[in-house]
Amino acid sequence: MRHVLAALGIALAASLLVLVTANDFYLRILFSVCVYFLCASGMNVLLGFAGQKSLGQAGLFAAGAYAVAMLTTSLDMNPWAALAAATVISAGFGVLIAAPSLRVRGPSLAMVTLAFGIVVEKLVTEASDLFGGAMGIYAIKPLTLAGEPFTMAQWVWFAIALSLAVHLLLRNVLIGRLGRALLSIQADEVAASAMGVPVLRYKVLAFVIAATTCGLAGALVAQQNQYINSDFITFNLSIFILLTVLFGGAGSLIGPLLGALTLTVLSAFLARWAWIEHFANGALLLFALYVMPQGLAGVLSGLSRRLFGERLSGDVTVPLADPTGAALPVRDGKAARPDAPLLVATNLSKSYGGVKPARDVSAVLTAGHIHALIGPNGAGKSTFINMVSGIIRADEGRIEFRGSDIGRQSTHAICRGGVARTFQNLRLFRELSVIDNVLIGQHGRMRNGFLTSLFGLPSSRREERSARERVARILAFLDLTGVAGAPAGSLAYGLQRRVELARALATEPEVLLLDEPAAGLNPQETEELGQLLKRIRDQGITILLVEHHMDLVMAISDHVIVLDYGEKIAEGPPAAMQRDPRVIAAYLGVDEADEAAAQDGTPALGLAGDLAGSNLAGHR
Ligand SMILES: Nc1ncnc2c1ncn2[C@@H]1O[C@H](COP(=O)(O)OP(=O)(O)OP(=O)(O)O)[C@@H](O)[C@H]1O
Repeated sequence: MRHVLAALGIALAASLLVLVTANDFYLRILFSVCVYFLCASGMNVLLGFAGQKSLGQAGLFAAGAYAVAMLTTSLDMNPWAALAAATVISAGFGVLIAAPSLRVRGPSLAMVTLAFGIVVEKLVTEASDLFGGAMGIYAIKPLTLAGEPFTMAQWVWFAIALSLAVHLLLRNVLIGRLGRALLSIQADEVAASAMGVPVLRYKVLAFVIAATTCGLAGALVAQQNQYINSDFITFNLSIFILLTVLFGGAGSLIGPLLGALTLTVLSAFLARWAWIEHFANGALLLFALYVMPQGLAGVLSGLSRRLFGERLSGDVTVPLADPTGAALPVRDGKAARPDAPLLVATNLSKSYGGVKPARDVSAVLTAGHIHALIGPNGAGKSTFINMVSGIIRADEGRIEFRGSDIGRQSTHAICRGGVARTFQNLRLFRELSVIDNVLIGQHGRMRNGFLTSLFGLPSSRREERSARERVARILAFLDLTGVAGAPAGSLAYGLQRRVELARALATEPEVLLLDEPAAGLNPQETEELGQLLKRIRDQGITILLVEHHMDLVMAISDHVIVLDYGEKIAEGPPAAMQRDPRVIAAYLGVDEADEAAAQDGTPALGLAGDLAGSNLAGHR
């Protein structure tokens, strides 16, 4: 509520300012602040949350401006209807510009969006039959009230009201399920999809949001000026919008306001010296990137923390609900019968050129058991987990979960279906708090979609509350409640491993795939992990554990599968695997195994600790 009241207060103060100033110059500055605020708000979703760099926003501004121009002049459409239609048309262009983002990332994406901006700029300049070129399109119908065109004061009030509405709506989206999902995409797309986040769909959504607000701003400018020409649509405009977000603070809720206010006022006063304005924009961009990477919002937030010991109202912290018990939340529906085959992989093969990390591998994970997948370095264990979790596609073979083929499903769909995983090299969202990391695991379990979140409907608040309660239970189960608010990347390594486990458990899986969860843990932590995995199994979750710590594998597994050179060479109870000559040969190498057998009639694998750490693990 504090944030909403503050936003209302700012909007009210700006509206009152309109009453006390009759100066057209100041009113136009205020109008421009709102226009750039609208552009920056959407761009903040795209850049600050989803982490997608776009240099083509001028093209989207043009889409809105020229759409409203053509609709009101050529088609004689009502100006209000034309404003709405132009916004929708811009959203369509958002899908267009999003398409490349599904294939390219980082600098390549920036180049593609830059090309989009340049194409639109050239189009509106050169295709003068359609867009009027430098002459532009005149007699665009302005918005009207009771049949009369808006006065300048009314334009400003309307722009303030729109800005307030856009801010509050986007805030609803960003502080909940969708905002967290976008942040996870920015941090690590693979980990995000493995937590049930539909990465491609959300990237398109972020582009559409940015295009919608930018197109709306373009349409407003065209209607207020009653004309639009190619001079409006320049590369500088794209840079200015980007700068507004970076300078204000990308990823902060108040960043767009701070950026739009500062830069619009500055550029209004520098406007008469065009060369200084461009120089100042370039210098500010460098300044923002090097000196205050979190923008003005970051600087103010740091100051406020130092002065008042609390965070700025733009940051959102919600306390954890009290855990209602130390049991893990489980998904509704019929639990699999104990011992029934739950996940069945049949003849999986994968090759990378000459390297074949999986050759006809078959495995059955039975419900309620801890299965271990072991083998020397490079045997294909991670490849197996990657195939089952959908991160890579098997070249051949079939993967069934609960009787359905999941071999062609996307990573996020597999996770939502009930198969979760952790990673060999931790893939936490390091900048986000522990609770946000684990809440992202709940993404696929929450039911509030874009529109319910956008309008902050009661159902979306209910979902958020219930997700937080479930996360509180998971944190309590893993003894992480005390560090819930800390950034995940700031924790000790052992705790980070546990947070990754908590995040995977938050997807409420039936099968949990753990890729070397004990890597980097000390002996005491490894022992505690073993106890924890048994408690998780006792909650009805089936586990597949890839591990090099033989002590751990032998102590907790019900069933062991052994891979070597991408082939399954043995499987069975742990004690039998320890004495299986093929397994011993795989770990020790054939000659050494014969030698060991000659010296000591009953060689047994393991109980020597960490095979990965010993030179035996990597015999090749
Ligand atoms: N994307 C890839 N391109 C080429 N080769 C790959 C790729 N991914 C894995 N490999 C190779 O496949 C083999 C099996 O790799 P994988 O990571 O599955 O083994 P692992 O049993 O998990 O090993 P470790 O215990 O060291 O983690 C290795 O030789 C690896 O170099």
